[in-house]
Amino acid sequence: MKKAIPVHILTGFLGSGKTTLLTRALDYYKLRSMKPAVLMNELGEVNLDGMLVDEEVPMTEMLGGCICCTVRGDLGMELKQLIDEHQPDVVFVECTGAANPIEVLDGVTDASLLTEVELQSVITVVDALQFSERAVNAKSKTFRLMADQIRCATRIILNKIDLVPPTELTRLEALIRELNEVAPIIGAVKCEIDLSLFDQQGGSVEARYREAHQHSEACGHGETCNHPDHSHEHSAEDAHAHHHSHEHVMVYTHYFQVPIDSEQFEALIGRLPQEIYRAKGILRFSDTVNPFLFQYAYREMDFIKITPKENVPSVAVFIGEHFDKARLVAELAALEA
Ligand SMILES: Nc1nc2c(ncn2[C@@H]2O[C@H](COP(=O)(O)OP(=O)(O)OP(=O)(O)O)[C@@H](O)[C@H]2O)c(=O)[nH]1
Repeated sequence: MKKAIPVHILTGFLGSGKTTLLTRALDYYKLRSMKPAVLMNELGEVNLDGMLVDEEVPMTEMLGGCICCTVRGDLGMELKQLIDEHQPDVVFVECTGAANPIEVLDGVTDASLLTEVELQSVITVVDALQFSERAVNAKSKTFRLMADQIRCATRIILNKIDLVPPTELTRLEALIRELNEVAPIIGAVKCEIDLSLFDQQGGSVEARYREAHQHSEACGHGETCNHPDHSHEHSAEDAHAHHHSHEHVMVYTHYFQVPIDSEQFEALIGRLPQEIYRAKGILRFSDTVNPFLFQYAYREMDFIKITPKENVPSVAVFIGEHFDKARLVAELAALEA
């Protein structure tokens, strides 16, 4: 009998470190002469995280929407196609940071009806600082989404612990434990962890799924929930009910028409309003030779010089909640003037 291909779902809120973990995991498998493949979902119209993945790794991109709703229906087919085409040894599904993993779990389950896959683990990357700050308002949509992501996990990586005092870690672990009693919690900086965990069975995915589904705002406390029996047959109406866990997240993708000045761009990023907490892009500057991959997460900025093999657009994606899009567009346009 053909062996089922292990699938790992990587989830976690925006900017928590999923791609950082993914690139480490891919290196780990390649060093062992195994063939990983990736299904990557991005909210923006371009796959910027994909630029960080070795181009030899087979990758399917699902762009311009969140895997858990707009593109969920396609997930099973995309996964099947990726496996049929490349015969990988292991597959990683990286969700958008806004995805409710319950829906993604459903998508992978759909795939298991079409092809031999086994969901081996759901790994939730938690940004220690953001989790700590968002926990102050446990009723906020963002915190509830983070909580859903934690409930679903068979393993939890408490990442970015360099940004919180050690005393805070004990409190955060206790908070996570309230949401998920069983998943091991691994503290990390830049997702530096023992990667052999990917080879181990990550605990019962089904048990986490049931638990998370019961607590999900869509099913448990959902103001608009109308699930009759917690079955996973989604009617059009309850499919809508699932959307509200992340509909507050806004995305704007800006394509630059001309190279821009690097200092002016940095200054613009420096004065972004708090409501824009995540941004990334590929940028051509008028004052540098190479293009740069740019990352911004919660006031931390990073520029990596890149040498793309093919022609890539000059583009930036901005993600946040209730921000003034018109103002951002005007500021970006001013850079191009
Ligand atoms: N200080 C600090 N920064 C980190 C750590 N891990 C990752 N980062 C940075 O955080 C930013 C976001 O990391 P990613 O791995 O792209 O996060 P992501 O979860 O894939 O982001 P989305 O796909 O947008 O949801 C990058 O600039 C990383 O270099 C960490 O442990 N500490």
